[in-house]
Amino acid sequence: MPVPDIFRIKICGLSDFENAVAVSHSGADAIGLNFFSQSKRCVDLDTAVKIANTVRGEVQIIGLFVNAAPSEIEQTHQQVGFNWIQLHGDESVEFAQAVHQSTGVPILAASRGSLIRWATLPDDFHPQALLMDAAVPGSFGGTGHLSNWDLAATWRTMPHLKHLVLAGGLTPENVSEAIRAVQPSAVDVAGGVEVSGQPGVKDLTKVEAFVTAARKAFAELPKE
Ligand SMILES: O=C(O)c1ccccc1N[C@@H]1O[C@H](COP(=O)(O)O)[C@@H](O)[C@H]1O
Repeated sequence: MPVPDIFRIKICGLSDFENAVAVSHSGADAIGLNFFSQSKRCVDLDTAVKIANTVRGEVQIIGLFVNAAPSEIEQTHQQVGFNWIQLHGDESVEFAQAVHQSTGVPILAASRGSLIRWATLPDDFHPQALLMDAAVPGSFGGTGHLSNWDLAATWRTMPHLKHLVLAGGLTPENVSEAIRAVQPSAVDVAGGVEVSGQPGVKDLTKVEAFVTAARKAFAELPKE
């Protein structure tokens, strides 16, 4: 199976239409729409459709789900249209494979500090990208805590790894150092670029600073 192109810079958890459109014009490559109802960044379906229909083609659109039913993911994809589906709960490899087969959309499989599920992959399926997030007991993600960069750097040597996305507590201030340390394919941020006290709404100054810093750090990485 060919390795799909991946975004470099993803801004996740947009729930306000005007703000999402502005973020999509900030230089980021991808936006994340969060459908986990318990998240403070959960977007309603009508807003998600409106955002996607407005910015499609300008940025990649990633749908984030946590332990959702396959039918919910498929129906949401039919209405919104995702470039990637991010599974950020306790989904199994078989579940990820089934979602990929039913939607045809590449899977971004999140892991919180452990590779156990994804290291024992069946030979016939590997998620198209792995995302490293922080391990915070009692939380699925979006915590603002740093992930384990040393571990993430070792993941890059994993057989079958197609893309590594680094997430967890990234900010405009630390994203350059994170990219140098881990050399991921992409970075993902939710809380680190938000308007204080308004989850789901991004501070455009912070977004632009994040994009500028990340873009420069990626450009300075040694070529493989
Ligand atoms: O953002 C959320 O609320 C969220 C909830 C449940 C699972 C994942 C979530 N977001 C993802 O978490 C990481 C890190 O976020 P942060 O930068 O530390 O705030 C990122 O991949 C988001 O896509």
